Formats: sequence, C-alpha cells, structure tokens
Amino acid sequence: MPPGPRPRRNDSPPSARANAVYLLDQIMGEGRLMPELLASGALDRLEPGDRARAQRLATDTLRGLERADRLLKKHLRKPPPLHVSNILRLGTVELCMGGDAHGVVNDAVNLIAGHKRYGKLKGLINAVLRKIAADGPAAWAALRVPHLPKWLRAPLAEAYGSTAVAGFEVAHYAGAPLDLTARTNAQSVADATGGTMLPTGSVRLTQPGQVSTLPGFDTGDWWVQDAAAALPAQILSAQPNEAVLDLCAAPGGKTLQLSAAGATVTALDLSEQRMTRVEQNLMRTGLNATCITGDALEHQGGPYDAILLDAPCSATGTIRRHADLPHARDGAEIGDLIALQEAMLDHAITLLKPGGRLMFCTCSLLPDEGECQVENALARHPHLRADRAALNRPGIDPAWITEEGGLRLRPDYWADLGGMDGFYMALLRG
Ligand SMILES: C[S@@+](CC[C@H](N)C(=O)[O-])C[C@H]1O[C@@H](n2cnc3c(N)ncnc32)[C@H](O)[C@@H]1O
Repeated sequence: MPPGPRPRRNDSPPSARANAVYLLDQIMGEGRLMPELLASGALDRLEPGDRARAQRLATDTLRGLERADRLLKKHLRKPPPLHVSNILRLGTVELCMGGDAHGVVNDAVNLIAGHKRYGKLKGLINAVLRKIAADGPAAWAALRVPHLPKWLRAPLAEAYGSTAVAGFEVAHYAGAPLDLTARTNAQSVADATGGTMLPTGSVRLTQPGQVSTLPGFDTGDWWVQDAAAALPAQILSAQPNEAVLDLCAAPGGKTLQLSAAGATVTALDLSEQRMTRVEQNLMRTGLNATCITGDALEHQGGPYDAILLDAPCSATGTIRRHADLPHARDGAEIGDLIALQEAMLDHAITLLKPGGRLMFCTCSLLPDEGECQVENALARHPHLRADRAALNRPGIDPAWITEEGGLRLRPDYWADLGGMDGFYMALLRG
C-alpha cells in the first residue's frame, strides 16, 4: 500500500483533505519535500482530480500558514500537536479563501474523530473552526503577507535589504504562472496554448489547467521550464555539433534546450530515478542526448566545448512554486551544498577544452551559492574570465548584471508580468 493517511474506520477511501493534512504533517514534521512525497506515491491512492486538489490544499495552507496561525492563536490556549494544528490550519485557510463553512468544519471534525490519539479533540476543532468561520474571512486580507522563516529571511535581508525581501514574499505568496520553452517556435506555441510571449522568449500561461492536456504536449512541442531557468542554456548558446556536457541534468529542461540547439549533448545526473525523467522528456520531445547516471565529481569524459553546471543548491529561488521548501528545511544543509558546488566547479573546469565555456548556475537566492562561488572561482582559476557580453540578450535588464560579471534574477523582477524564479548564472570562459 503506498504511503498516505490510513483509510477511516468505516473504510471510506482517504479524502483530498486527509491527504493534504498528511502532506503538511510530513513536510513540517519530517522535513520532507513535496516532490519527494509525490514521487514516493503519497497521493497514489487518490483519483487524479483529488490528487491535484490535495496538493493545491496543502500548497495554499503552506503559503497562508503565518496568517492561519495568527488567526488560530486567538482561539487556542496552547499550541495543539502538529497533526491537530495542521487540520486547523487547513480548515482556516479554506474558510478564509471562500470555502463552504459547513463542509469545511464537518470534514475537519471527521478527520480527527477517528484518530486513536487525538479523536477526543474533535470538540476543540469544531469550536475553533466555527469561530474562524465567523470572524476569519474578514480579518484574513488585512493580515500581512506571510514572512519567510528566520533561517532564510535573515541572510536574504542582509544581502538584498528588507524592502527587497518584502517583494520576494509578495511574489512567493502570489505563486507562479506556468512557463513553457518551445522546441522550435515559441510564437506558434503561444498561439496554440493561448499563452503570452515573455521578453526572453519563454511562453507564459496564467490559467494552464492540466499540463498533459495542453496542445503540443503529446507532440513534444514544448516543455515546462520557468523563464529564469531557461536563461542559462540561452546564454551558453550551444552551437550545432558542439560537444556539450550537462553536468547535473535531471529532470532535463536544460538538456532539452541544448539538444534543440543542435549540440551533441551528454547529460549526467547522480539520481537514477531523476535520470529516467530526462529520458522520458527526450523521448516525448524527439530530442537526443547521451544519458549517464553517475557522480559529476567522478566524470572523466570530454574535453567539451561547453559545460552547463546547474549545481545542487538550496533551491530558495523556487519558493513561488515550492511553498513547502521554507517549512521543510532549516538551512542546515547549505554549508555542504556550498562545498559541493565549489568542488563541482573545479572539476568541471578540468573537463573543458582550452577556451571552452562553462555556465555555472543555481536556483538559489543566496549569494553564497551564486555571486560568491563565481568570485572565488575566478580567484582560484586566474585563466578564467566572466563573459559579460554574453549577458547582453533580449529581455535582460543590464541592472541585473552583478559586480563579478554574473546575472542575478529575483522573484520580485517582472512583477507586472507575474514574476520569475530566483536564479544566479555566470558564463565563464577558459
Ligand atoms: C538543480 S537540479 C538540476 C536541474 C536540471 N539542470 C534541469 O534543468 O532540469 C540539480 C541536480 O543535481 C543532481 N546532483 C546532485 N548531486 C550530484 C552529483 N554529485 N553528481 C551529479 N548530479 C548530482 C541532482 O540529482 C539534481 O537532479
């Protein structure tokens, strides 16, 4: 039986709400990330519609968590156990976002009623959510936009200032539209899907619905990729028949771009499971790459004309789409990630042809995983230089170019267009 909440005593299958609470418990209690939970089959017992609903309910709750906790605090003498808190939080968010009070309160009570340990708290859940139903929705919008947790807010405020961080938080709360990268012609993808063209050439959909039913999915005309994430491969500008290594490739968005440009691509990733997704994506789009499952630090191929190193990182630039991340993590792993990025950069340099190009990028907002890495790499390898001219591309604001010659993208940029992921990238020439 796949993981997930146990069916209730009357054997009715677990509902979308029960599964949303299970996701919240795992994220906040066990530090697990939503993609990892989904990949391990956490929602597999649900029908596709309920699966999407459970995920949406958990995401809405995580985005609105601080607001929900503020409202709940008024009605609770002491913080309840996490599972009970999460039922209350989910109910509060649903009520404050226009949910039907009767259905939301009843279902929350049913969720706890069969629970061995906390079943006796059903009266509390009923009473608190009734009060929230009465005064929560009016109070909700007046509450501040939820702040990032301290482990992340403090270093970001130091790097960018608190006004900028407030802009990031607005973008995180708003969530992200769906961006597509076209295999060949972006305008025809925009026309077919009803999307709009972004200044950097990605196609943006604000009401996408189910991705696999969009025109051009089956024929592999495009793939999902945030506009910011599409820029490293654009800037690397792979040429037909060039030997290009994608060193941390999965799930493969950048591999597809490199292959679509006509390069001879080697795609490598440590994770076998994630590498399967690269292969599936290549198959769907009819593109090609030699796929290797292995450790980037041990790869000895090449030498390559160009290397794209999209290094593992804190992923703090993707919170618009991954509301679970700030709640599942506490920053403890960042020191190890910084050391790994540095080792990968140094190893990648040894695989380049003389005069070759290395694109280093991370989907992180932390300068330690971006600007500082490149500044230090330039100091360690005096023959390298950062290619600023390569950043002079349509849609890129020169103000986004950093002192050491990289490009800093932030979630508060393009606010009127729907934002972008936080990303850092620099093109280094050997
Ligand atoms: C940011 S993701 C890459 C995203 C990918 N470039 C894309 O555009 O779809 C980082 C990847 O690094 C991989 N990774 C982590 N450690 C690695 C290692 N030592 N060697 C190779 N890949 C590694 C992870 O499995 C993960 O897929």
